[in-house]
Amino acid sequence: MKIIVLGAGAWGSALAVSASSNPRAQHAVTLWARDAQQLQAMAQQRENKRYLPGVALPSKLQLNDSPLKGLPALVAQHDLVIVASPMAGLRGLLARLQGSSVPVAWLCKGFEASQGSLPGLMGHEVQAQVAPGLLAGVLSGPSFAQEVAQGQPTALVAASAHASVRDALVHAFHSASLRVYANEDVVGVEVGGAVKNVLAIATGLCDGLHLGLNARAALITRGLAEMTRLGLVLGARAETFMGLSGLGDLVLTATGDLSRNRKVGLALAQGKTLQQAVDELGHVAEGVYCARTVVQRALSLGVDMPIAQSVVDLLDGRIAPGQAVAALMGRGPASEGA
Ligand SMILES: NC(=O)C1=CN([C@@H]2O[C@H](COP(=O)(O)OP(=O)(O)OC[C@H]3O[C@@H](n4cnc5c(N)ncnc54)[C@H](O)[C@@H]3O)[C@@H](O)[C@H]2O)C=CC1
Ligand SMILES: O=C(CO)COP(=O)(O)O
Repeated sequence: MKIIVLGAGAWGSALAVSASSNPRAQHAVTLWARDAQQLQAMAQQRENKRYLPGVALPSKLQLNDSPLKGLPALVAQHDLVIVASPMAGLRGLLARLQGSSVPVAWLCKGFEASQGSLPGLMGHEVQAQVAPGLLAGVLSGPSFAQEVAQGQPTALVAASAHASVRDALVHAFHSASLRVYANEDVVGVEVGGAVKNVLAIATGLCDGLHLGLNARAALITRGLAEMTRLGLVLGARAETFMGLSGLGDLVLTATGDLSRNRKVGLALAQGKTLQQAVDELGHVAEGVYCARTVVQRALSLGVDMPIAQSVVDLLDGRIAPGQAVAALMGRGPASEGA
């Protein structure tokens, strides 16, 4: 199978390494980067030192830095396209693919940042706007890039309304160390992937303030309830939130110290500014950019998301770290099912 991965950040690079080193399949994998200098360094060092240090790029992994305008022709030579940019780059890359008949899946987990009063969109909503004819889907689930690149056991979800896209993703990435489960619930998978990032900021904050394991378990559980409430109103299936892209990714990101979103919460608890927290990551933390959208969409739909709201208040500087927790604990009694 011929696979092209558009974007050489941590996750795009890790999946490209994983697919090209799968001994059970003879995939031809190309990793494309928009930054020619970065690609040149990767080609010389056979390592992505900027985004995925310590992982050797297999010799058969092709590297490509074609200009953006050359993407449609490049993509047409492949059986599967993976868009591995952050959410902020998805719209532009999908627009380049308009008219392509090659199955496409994105990896980003977020909602687009809101533009003024316009709420930000999920990946499939962006695609419906800019490239409605694409055979498209999303690859998600609990998966730190470093662990996947090192061949550590991982399970992912391939979600699409199109069987051909689900099948292509399973064929491309399923291996001895990577299980890929198919799912038709694109909305549920996208809501889970976006909201868990916001909740991981909250649990990072909670742990950074040393509030204890009880508090963390409460945040994860009540956070899952928030995620599910929003997802159901947006048309998702409830069972998706009990799966890999919901509970699975929430647990990983909220508790795993490799998480960039969790690191933002930990840094804020130490008294760092949001700018400092983001700068020292060197990678994207999508929860920072989509928290407002999540809350905006929830409010517009009448969905209560107090934890996500507290994260937004914290990120916007309206409350201090200690007040975020006090705001949550100070709420009136409620029924657990509400
Ligand atoms: N790193 C991980 O373990 C995982 C990441 N993800 C998701 O995958 C997406 C990408 O994450 P990473 O690769 O980790 O990010 P990263 O921060 O390691 O790399 C980002 C890459 O995107 C490029 N980029 C940045 N802004 C762009 C734009 N506007 N247009 C096009 N390209 C742009 C950068 O040059 C860089 O190559 C995020 O949405 C993240 O939530 C999902 C699962 C695991
Ligand atoms: O999505 C991820 C793991 O599934 C990565 O999470 P972070 O972006 O918080 O590192």
